[in-house]
Amino acid sequence: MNQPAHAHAIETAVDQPLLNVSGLRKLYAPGKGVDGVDFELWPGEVLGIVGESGSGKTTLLQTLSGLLPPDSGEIRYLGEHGKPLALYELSESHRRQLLRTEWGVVHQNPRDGLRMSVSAGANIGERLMAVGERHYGRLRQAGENWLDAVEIDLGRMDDLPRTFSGGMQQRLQIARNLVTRPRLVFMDEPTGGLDVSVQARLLDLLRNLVMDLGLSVILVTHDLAVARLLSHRLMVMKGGRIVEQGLTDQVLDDPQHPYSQLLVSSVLTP
Ligand SMILES: Nc1ncnc2c1ncn2[C@@H]1O[C@H](COP(=O)(O)OP(=O)(O)OP(=O)(O)O)[C@@H](O)[C@H]1O
Repeated sequence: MNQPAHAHAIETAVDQPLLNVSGLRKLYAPGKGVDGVDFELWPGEVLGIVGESGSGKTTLLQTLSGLLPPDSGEIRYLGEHGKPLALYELSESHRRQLLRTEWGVVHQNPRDGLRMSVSAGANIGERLMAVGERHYGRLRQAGENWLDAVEIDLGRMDDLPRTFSGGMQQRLQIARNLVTRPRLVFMDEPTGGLDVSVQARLLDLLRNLVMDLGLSVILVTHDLAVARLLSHRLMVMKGGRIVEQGLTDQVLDDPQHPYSQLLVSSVLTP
């Protein structure tokens, strides 16, 4: 598969994909889960996964992020030191460590990704501490920088996230994830559950961060507008299988598979 023609991707490009997925299967029942999934994710690429409810998007994301062992198939992740790692041949503690350090996960519900009992600044600092930073001044400074980057007033640094609006909580969750500059970020409906105007602002912020940092992202969404704005490439899922994949504009403007055609037209036709 070709690397995307994207400036940041080219800057960080290496000659190997960051993720290489082959023959992935995790079925709860026939057609329920994930089956026969093959794809690659290149550094600096945002790959959107779209499909109706129940098509297997969350199952795929959980399997890819090391949380749900597949029935069969392989996921190879190109580790920090340029060594491909077979994800499910690693120990569970090693996979958990990847989640704390090289990877980030942005959950739909910020409560799943934040620690609600510690301050906003500590939510950001904690992630940095997990990768070895201990210097209080630098932790505090990173907290300030990241609150600023996600447009949260610095005066809220010592406040608990539960005093924040849903949009602010989501922006804080993004800051907590990105502060360690993860090599791979998983996002599950990052703008879901928010008001339309809050969604638009968050989407704009996410798009800028993704571009500025040249992030590699796997993005699950049922919202094709979100997929169009953020993803370079799209995979369309139905009944656990990928029925179409390609460049985002190609898939959305000229879908080939009847199901993709239906998905696109059901959004375009009120
Ligand atoms: N733990 C489980 N046990 C049994 N069946 C499950 C389990 N988790 C998911 N499923 C089934 O697998 C299928 C895929 O679910 P999944 O949550 O991956 O879909 P999805 O595309 O993410 O849907 P949504 O957009 O609603 O979150 C569904 O039919 C679901 O009912």
